Parts: sequence; C-alpha cells; structure tokens
Amino acid sequence: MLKAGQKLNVRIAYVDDEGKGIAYDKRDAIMVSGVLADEVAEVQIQKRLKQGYSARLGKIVKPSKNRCEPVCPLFLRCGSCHLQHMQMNAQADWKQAMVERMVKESSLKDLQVQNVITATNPYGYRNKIIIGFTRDKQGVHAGFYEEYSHRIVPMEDCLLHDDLSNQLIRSLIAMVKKLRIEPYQEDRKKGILRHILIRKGAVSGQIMIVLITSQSAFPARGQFVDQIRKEWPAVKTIIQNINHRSTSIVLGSEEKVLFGSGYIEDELCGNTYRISASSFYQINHEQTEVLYQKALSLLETKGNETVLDTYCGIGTIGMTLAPHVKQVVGVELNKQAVKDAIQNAKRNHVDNIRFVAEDASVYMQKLAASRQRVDVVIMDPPRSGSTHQFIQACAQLKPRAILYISCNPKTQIRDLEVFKSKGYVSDKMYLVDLFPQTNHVESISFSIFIKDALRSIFLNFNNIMNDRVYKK
Ligand SMILES: C[S@@+](CC[C@H](N)C(=O)[O-])C[C@H]1O[C@@H](n2cnc3c(N)ncnc32)[C@H](O)[C@@H]1O
Repeated sequence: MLKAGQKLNVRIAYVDDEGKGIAYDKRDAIMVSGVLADEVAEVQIQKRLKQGYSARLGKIVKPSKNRCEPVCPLFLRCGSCHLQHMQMNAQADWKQAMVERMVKESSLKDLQVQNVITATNPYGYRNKIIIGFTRDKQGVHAGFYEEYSHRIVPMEDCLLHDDLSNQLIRSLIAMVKKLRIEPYQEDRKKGILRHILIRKGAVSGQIMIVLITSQSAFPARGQFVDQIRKEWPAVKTIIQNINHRSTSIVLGSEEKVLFGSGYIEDELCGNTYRISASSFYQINHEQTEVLYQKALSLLETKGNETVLDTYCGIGTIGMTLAPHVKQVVGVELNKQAVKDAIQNAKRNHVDNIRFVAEDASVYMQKLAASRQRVDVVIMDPPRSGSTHQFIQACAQLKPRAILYISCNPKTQIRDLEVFKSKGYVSDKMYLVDLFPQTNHVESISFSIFIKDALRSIFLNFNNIMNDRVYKK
C-alpha cells in the first residue's frame, strides 16, 4: 500500500481519455498529469482514490520521443489544455487511438477510425473566451478555472486565443479593478461579476462582450460600458447576462443589451451569420470549415433530397448544404439560436430552409407519427449525445442516410450502437482536430440502412468483377 507523500519512479503504461498518464504499482493504478506513454517519471503520491492513487509529477526520468516543451507557464495548473507536452503528430495519433479503443470496446467492431485531419494552427484558434472572477484576502483575481475545481488560476496570455483577445482580456480585468466592480463570491453568495465572455468573429473581427452578473443592477455599469467602447472600437455589442443561480453553468436566462445590436456577425463557408450571446457557434473557425466540407462531401447529394438538420444551432450546416438539396428543415431547442437561424437564412437568401424551435427528440417523434418523408438526417447533438426516442423515431422515418457529427465520440459510439440495432450501419469514422492541445476531437459518421448497405456492397462487388472481366 502506498502512502500520501511517498515518492517513487513509475513507467507510464498509457495516457487515458482525460489526458492523464496511468502507471501501475502491482495492481493499483497511479494517475498523473503531464506525462506520456512509455515515459519513466518520478511521482509523489497525493491521495488514495477508489481505483488507485492520484500523484503529482516530480520529474521525467526517461522522456518519450513524442515529448515537447509546453509553451504555456500555466500548463497543468489551468484546466484547459491537457496535451501541450505532446508533439502535434503524436496528439493526432493519440486521439485516433483513443477513439479506436472506444470502438473496440463497443459492438461496432467493423467501424474503421480514419486518420485525424489535423489543424494547421495548433494555437490561437479559439474564438470564444470565458474568464472567471473572484476575490480573496489578497484582492481580485481573474482567469481560468483549475481542472475539476472552482479555483481561479490568474490569467496570463492564453495561447489558444489570438494576441488581440489576450490584450482585450487584460484590459477588461484592469477596468474591473479600477472601477471596483465586485466579483461574485460563490461560497458567500456576495458580489456581482461572475464571468466575462468574449466572442470574436474570425473573419469579421467583430467582438461581443457578455458581462455575466449575479444581479440586474450594479454600480459603475455605465462607466464600464463607456470605457470599453472608447478603448475597443472592434467591440460591436455589450450584453449583460444575469445568472442568479448557484450553478457551474455560466450563462443565465435573462439578458439586457447594454450597447449595439446584441449579436455579432461572422462568415463561415461563404455565408454570413449573426450570432447571439447564448447561441452555439463552433470555437475553431478554420477547422469548422474543414469539418463541414468533409461531412457534407459524404452525403453525395443529387439535389432532390429533403434533409433534417437536427441540433442545428444558428443554421450553419443546413445553410451550407441547402444549395445542393431540395429542402432543409433545421431543428433547435434554443429559441435565440432559432431567431438567429431565421435571420441568417434571410441575409444569405437561402429560401429552401426553415427552422423549428423544439426539442429534437420530440420533433422527430411527431414527424415519425405523421409519416413524413425524409431522405437524410443530420445530427450534431451536444456532448451528452442524442436520445433513445430520437433514434427510435429516426429509424421509423427510414431516411436513406444519417450523418452524425459529434464533439464526444464516446456518446456518438453509444448512439451508433442503438442505430445499428435499428438497421443503420456505418463503416468509417472521420476525425477532425478542432481542439489542439486538449483531449477533445470532433468526429463524423455516416450511416446507411442495412439493405442499402448490402446493395452498395453488391454493386461495388459487381463493379470490381466487371473491371476484372474488362481487364482480361
Ligand atoms: C454541438 S451544437 C451544434 C450546433 C450546429 N450544428 C453547429 O455546427 O454550429 C449542439 C446544438 O444542439 C442544441 N441542443 C441541445 N439540446 C437540444 C435538444 N434537446 N433539441 C434540439 N437542440 C438541442 C444546442 O442548443 C446547440 O445549438
């Protein structure tokens, strides 16, 4: 049995899905951050866990050939990055191996995980930033959260954002301190400013600032807005979001526009989109274009299809696809996002798309009950994945194909297992790295109904045989 404080040298067996190195002492697992597979590291035991021990990294005794120097001084303290110490090509291999492991543990043994489509910009890619505020005896602190905690790691330059965003963050923190805007203290339920959210259009350069507060009125609000507008002309809108709740969810349900229109605009895949504070917008612009192109190329559309774009956000996937199909229906739960989507269709003159504000599972069930004809279903649910009801209704609708985009391959694989039981099979999974330096990856699968799948195998087989006959 190991004791807290004990130091020992361990060999890292593998890096788990959370980016943590796993070593073994006899049969006990030891979990340690900042290490790579096959490295030998000196670690210090911290505490006993259910399935082993957590440990702190002392020093690397034998480094891996995949190791590189983490560039951020806050690496391992701030919870955002997990893989900065891993070279980029090794990050791609690791993400692929992680998804392959998930597939192997599922009933989808024939699903082949393709090589990761890597990012050309491994840093500076994030277009959305959330900074937390707190106060202690030493004063006001602002920055990002430590992993698995509500403790704030004071902000320095974050390399996942561009230089301008980092300058803006520093400037906003200085204004908060100068204007004595009191940070919200979660434990004492006192104070006002909880977070500041910044969103920047990658192409437009337009900036949105959302001040998330614990109450509606707060002193110096007018001065804060005036100062931001004076110093930052790229800021097109400032919104106050009021979150009264005791929760780790950042945004509350109440909003006041303090300056501008309440949204910014950006361009993606040739269309212009308006994006409101609570609407979803992918955080890596360049890789989102790669993701959409890859996903939509799998559909091989003929122009006569009716497509459902479920979990559609502000309508970006559906509107990129619309010129290539007969019609698209977007389904989205967030009413503000649906308002954005309707305006986005107008501003891009896309007239074969419409949007429904509803829970996607409920909508699918209604559609299945009314026996509507749908050719293709696109789904892009949140990290928690879709629901049994959605999949059941989708199978009743019998679309030719289901295109599933996900930021969580684990829940996607779980859902694909259910789809398989309904006759929808997928032979390949494509990965696109939207989140370099982190343990996350975006994945795409394309499933067709088993009878169609068999017919396509038969046709391919026939073509191969015909080729052979011709070659003879
Ligand atoms: C990962 S985002 C994808 C958005 C969009 N497809 C895109 O690429 O920007 C997931 C979206 O699903 C929406 N959503 C979450 N739960 C939902 C539900 N039960 N029904 C419909 N939409 C939901 C969220 O509001 C969010 O816009």
